Amino acid sequence: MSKLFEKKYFQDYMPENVCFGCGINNDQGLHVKSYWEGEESVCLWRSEEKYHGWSNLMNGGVMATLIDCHCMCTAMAHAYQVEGRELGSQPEYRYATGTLSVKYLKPTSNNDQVELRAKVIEVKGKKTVLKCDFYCLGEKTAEADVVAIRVFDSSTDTGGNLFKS
Ligand SMILES: CCCCCCCC(=O)SCCNC(=O)CCNC(=O)[C@H](O)C(C)(C)COP(=O)(O)OP(=O)(O)OC[C@H]1O[C@@H](n2cnc3c(N)ncnc32)[C@H](O)[C@@H]1OP(=O)(O)O
Repeated sequence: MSKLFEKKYFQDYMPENVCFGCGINNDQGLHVKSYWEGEESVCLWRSEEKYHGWSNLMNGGVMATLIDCHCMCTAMAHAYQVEGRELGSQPEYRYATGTLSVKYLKPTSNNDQVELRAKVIEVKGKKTVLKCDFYCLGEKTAEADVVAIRVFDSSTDTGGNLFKS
């Protein structure tokens, strides 16, 4: 694929990320990958049999983890974008989940690709409010309201931050 059309995944610019949902440094993780498509961030993901809830249906906790990580990484990417900075530039920001509210609308197939689409609704200080829609086979199967809080800023870090690594 030509460089021009290559997707820039947010998670590729998050060093030392061992998170179960989105860490590129977690071999056992879900490896959520997010990218911009206009004002929305998109995550395409394929499940595995071990993530069943009911047979052939995706486990709701796994869905929540996908939404959570996609939104935390979107909050980070959005902050860099607002400041006109490239992902991976300094200072480094990290976000943690303040609130995650998921409404499960329909059963989600565990055997087909899912698509998450998130949008930043509001930024106020350290807080970023997002909405995320979750699709499978062309249907919306869940929607979520999410609050991300900036918990690490390398420009003000004085050490001892629990969210550093
Ligand atoms: C790099 C890898 C990325 C991985 C992503 C993985 C996602 C995760 O799993 S993160 C783990 C789960 N989350 C946590 O452990 C967070 C635990 N909670 C905390 O540490 C704190 O309560 C924390 C950071 C959320 C808030 O810290 P605190 O110092 O209280 O924030 P504070 O400065 O008072 O509040 C800032 C704003 O956020 C709001 N806020 C605070 N806590 C919350 C919350 N839980 N939900 C919603 N809003 C909140 C406040 O009301 C305030 O808003 P406003 O400015 O409008 O008044």
